[in-house]
This record gives sequence, structure tokens and C-alpha cells, in this order.
Amino acid sequence: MRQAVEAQVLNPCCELGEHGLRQILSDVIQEVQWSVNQDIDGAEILHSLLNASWLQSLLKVYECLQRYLRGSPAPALDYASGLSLQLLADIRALPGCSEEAKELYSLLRKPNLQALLSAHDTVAQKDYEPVLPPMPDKLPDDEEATRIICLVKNKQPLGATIKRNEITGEIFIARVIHGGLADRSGLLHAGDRVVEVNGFPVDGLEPEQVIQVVQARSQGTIMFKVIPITERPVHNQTMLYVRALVDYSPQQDPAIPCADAGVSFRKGDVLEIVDQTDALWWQAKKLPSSSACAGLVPSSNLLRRKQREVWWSQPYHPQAGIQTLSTVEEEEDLIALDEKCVEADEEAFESEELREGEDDGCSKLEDIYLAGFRRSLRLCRRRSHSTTQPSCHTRCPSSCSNSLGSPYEEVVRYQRHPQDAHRLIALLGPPGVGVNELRRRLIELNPNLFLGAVPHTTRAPKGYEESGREYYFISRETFGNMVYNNRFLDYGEYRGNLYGTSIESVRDVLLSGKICVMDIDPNAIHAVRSHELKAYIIYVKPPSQDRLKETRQDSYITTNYYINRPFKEEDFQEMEEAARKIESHYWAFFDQVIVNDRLQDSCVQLLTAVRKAQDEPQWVPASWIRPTTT
Ligand SMILES: Nc1ncnc2c1ncn2[C@@H]1O[C@H](COP(=O)(O)OP(=O)(O)OP(=O)(O)O)[C@@H](O)[C@H]1O
Repeated sequence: MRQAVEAQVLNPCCELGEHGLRQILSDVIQEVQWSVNQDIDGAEILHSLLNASWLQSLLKVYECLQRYLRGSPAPALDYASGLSLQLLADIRALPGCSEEAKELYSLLRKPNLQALLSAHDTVAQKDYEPVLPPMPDKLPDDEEATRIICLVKNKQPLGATIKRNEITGEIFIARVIHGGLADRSGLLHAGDRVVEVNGFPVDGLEPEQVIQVVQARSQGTIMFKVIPITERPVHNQTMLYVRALVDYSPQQDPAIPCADAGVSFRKGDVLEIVDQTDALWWQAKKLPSSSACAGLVPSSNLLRRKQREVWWSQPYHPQAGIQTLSTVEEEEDLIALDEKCVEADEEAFESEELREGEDDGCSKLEDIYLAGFRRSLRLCRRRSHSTTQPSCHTRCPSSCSNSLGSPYEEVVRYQRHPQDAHRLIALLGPPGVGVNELRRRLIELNPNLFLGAVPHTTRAPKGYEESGREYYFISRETFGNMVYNNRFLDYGEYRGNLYGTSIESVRDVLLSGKICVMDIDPNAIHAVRSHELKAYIIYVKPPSQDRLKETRQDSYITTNYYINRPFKEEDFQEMEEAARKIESHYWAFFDQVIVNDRLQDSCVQLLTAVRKAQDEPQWVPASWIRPTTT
């Protein structure tokens, strides 16, 4: 018997029979049993190994595969789709058909089944397209290994770019676009040398001329003769999602290798980076994307370099391929705006000067105080909107300019766990647009769920005020210490008193299980975008000037110099101007934009946005989820 086993091992191709292997195995077990009886070393281990059920199963699988290999699969017929059509006609012709026949009829009519049968027939008839040209009879011995590649082109672009070696004039595939036609074929690779296209030798041609040869045939088979690259680099691509912090238009970028293959994006767009092989040009898809095909975007380094070039050479150039987040010219504009504001209100200011304390916008809803609506706090914020020397400071005043250095921000999909603290809801917009009106309405809707953070101030409390309710009343020294220890999200001075909102105040609301709703100065965006607060930022945008005039007829604005006066034409213009500046600097950081046209609609949109922020997955900075030590 042992000889029989050896024969099988030496000649693995010989027939094992249906139960061949298992038979051998049981013979081996018997043999081992015999060895055990003879007290031979290691035999027991071998015995248990051979008895193992997993080995038995594996051998069973092996036998099945052997059986399958012996009988090569062949189609029973190669006209299944024709037969199904005949069947449909026959069933239709039946005078009264059974339920089974009806079911069969409806099954056979399904387009997916018909497509399947048609695919079956194509394979069965070996009716493959395209028919490759015959191999030349005589290939010169010294010719390098060439490959003939036929791609069937539809209206889609080929999905590959080429480059020319300026010394030799040879044409190479520069890159293959992820998910494009060439990529899906798996036949063309970056680095392959293109020798011929549709029979035309391309050596020495300009890349544009080669493209013309390719494009001469917009549809049908394109034949490439290529010398494949010998060593294809191995890429370990990792999934990367980024939020664009700048605008980019490939059509306006003369440096892009192929503008048609470029992906344009705006600040705030989320890009899926599918290939970072090239140091200069990444491949990406703009989300949400229904296309399998990626396109070219500048790499982070390249985009940063472009940003710097634009920054230094063209402070503001709307035609430039890339627009920076902020420009020097715009900063100067901001000063001009403030002067205009003083001019406009000087006369009336005499008679109707603001008096801090007379009406501090105390907001009380039955027995619930709505903290953070103080007029002085808002005025101190407003001043920072309109000057380059902000009276309101943020915990990280330089963070905005830091973000200018990085054109992409890595993001990940995040959904708050129901047991986690709520995300901070931060509202912002140009002065007077209605941020506080919306915030107030939201809190009033459900004060048990929504709450503002209690701000700090150095001013003395008034008779009716309680520390921790309207404000935390603290000394200048304590306030200074808190500033020193970065405990304010934003703070500022108004009429000699300091005001600020601390991280602890927001934390208190969040820890109580409520949703903290805060209005913030744009400068505070970077402070609230933190691992702990995970702010969801809602930008309240003014509608058109006409709609502002129409909707704000009975509304009142509080300016630096007036409390609650009717809106004037110039208020709307200033609002629009301020909105333009906020948008050009900060658009990328807005999770939601609400155009505050009809108040009722805006309230509904706000409520929906707040629910989305808490309960639906959102793109958030990767650093919130994987905090770094820096
Ligand atoms: N959609 C709207 N339609 C009509 N009036 C509105 C609308 N939104 C807000 N208002 C009114 O506009 C005025 C200014 O609104 P609000 O005080 O909320 O502005 P704000 O954005 O908080 O600005 P600031 O903080 O600088 O005062 C208020 O009288 C408010 O009731």
C-alpha cells in the first residue's frame, strides 16, 4: 500500500478517482496507526494531523476542483437569447396561460435577464470584439518586446496623458487617469513608450500631433503599439479625502499637463484623492461623484507654490487660475468701510448716542434667560467686522493666516455617537443679516434643548443681573489671566469694558446635554473648529438687495452708533459688502449656508441644519478624529 501512495505522489497527474485522495488519506491513517503501535517517534502528531477535520475538508475541495478541471465547461446552446424571444412569442400566443407561464413571461422580459442571455450567447459564440489584427509573420530579432493594444473608444476620453522625451523625441505615457478608459483596460501604464497609433509611427511628433492622431478616430478601435515599461513602480495608495480651501480652475492654469483632464473646484468642495504618485499632479474626484473617472488636481505642494506666486505677483487677479483666500487690497477696503460708516452716522450720532446699560438687550423667556444676546457683546464683535485692528480677538488670532498656507485640509466622515456631547452650532454672518434673530428663535423653540453660552465681562453687574445668568462678572485681572491661558473663543473691548465667551461656558452647555448655539465673529472660526467642540458652522447670507428691502421694511438694525433704527439703503449695501468679504475669506469653513430671505423659511432651514449636524455623517477635519500632539 505504501508503494501505491508513493506512486500517487510521484505522479500527481494520474487519476485519483472520485474518492481517490480520501482513500489515500485513510490508508495513511491506517499506516500511521500501525506506526503508533510500533511506538515510532512523532507518529502520534502525524496521526492527529491527518485526522484533522480541516485537512479532510481541504482535500474534499481539492477533489472537487480536480473533477471540475477534467470536464471543461461548455455552453449547452449558443442562442439563449433567441430561444427566450421564441418562448415569449409562444407564451403570448397561448389562449389562456397558467400562473407559472405568466411568471416565466415576466421574468424573460426583464432587461437584466435579456442582457445576461445576450452576454451568454456572446461568450458561447466566442463573438469577441475587437478582432485583433494578425501578428506580423516576421518580427525582427532585435526589436524590443512590443505590445499591440486595442482600445474601443466611445465618447469618453482615453484617460491617459503623454509626454515627449525632448532629447530622443520618443513619446511616453505620462499618466493613466484613475477609472478612465485606459486604466480600466489595464493595458496602458505610465512609462510605456508609444511607438505607433493606428499604424502611424509617433516618434519625433509633438504630443499635440499624437493627440490629433488619437482624436482622428472619436469612436471605435484605437490601436497602440507600445513598448511596455519594464519595471512598473508599485504604489500603495491610501484613501485620502480633503476639503479645498482655495478655488481652482484648470482652464485658467497654463501649467496643467492637460486642461481637459483637470478637475475644477471651489473652496469647501470635498475631493477624494485617488492617486498621489506624481509629486505635482494628483488624481482626484470631486464629491459627490457619479463618475468612476478621476481627474488632475494640483498636489498640495504645487498648489501652495501657486498660491505664493499669486500672492506675491498679483494681489488680486480674478482671472488667475487660483484665487487666494485673502488679499492685501481687500484688507484696505475694510478700513474704507469703517470710515464710510462713521461719516454716514456722525450727524445722527449726536442726538441718539448709544448708552450702554440703558437697554442692554436683556432677553428673557418666561423664567429662562437667553444668555449671549447682550448688545454690548455683539457690538464689540461688530467692531471687529469692520476694522483691521480687531477689538475682538480670538484664541488663535493667527490661525486664519495659517490656513492660507495649506490649500487642502484632510477630512474624514464623522457621525456623532448619540451618547457623545452635541456639536457646537456656530452662526455667523455680516452685521444685521439676522444671526441673532435666528438664534433667538431657535432657542425659544425648545429652550430645553438649545442654549447660548454665558459670556464673561469686566463691567459691574446691574441690579437685576446675576453672575452666571446674564454674564459671569469678573475682574480685569481675572479676565487677563483667562486671555493669557487661551480660555476665550473670542473676546474684545467695548466702551472700556471687556467681554468674551469662554470655552468653559460652551463646555458647560454641552456637558448639560444641550445644544450650544452661539453667534461668532469670523475670526473665531478657527478657535471653535476644535476636536472638543466640533463646531458646525452655519453662515447666514443676505439675500439680494431687492429682497432685503422688501423683507426688512419693519426691521431694525443696531449699528455702532444707534440702537434699533430702521434699515437704510446703505445698510443693505454694507451688509452685501461685508458678506462678500466674509465669503471670500471663510467660505471653505461653512458647513451650511442659509440665505436669510423669508424669516420663517430660514428658521426651518436652521432647524434642519442643526438636526443634520447632530445626527448625520459630515466631513470634518481629520485632526478632530485623530488629534495630533501639536
Ligand atoms: N429674514 C428676516 N426678515 C425680516 N427681518 C429680519 C430677518 N432676519 C432678521 N431680521 C430683523 O433684522 C434685524 C437685525 O437682525 P439681528 O439683530 O438678528 O442681526 P444680527 O445679524 O444679529 O446682527 P448684529 O449682531 O450685528 O446685530 C432685526 O430687527 C431682526 O428682527
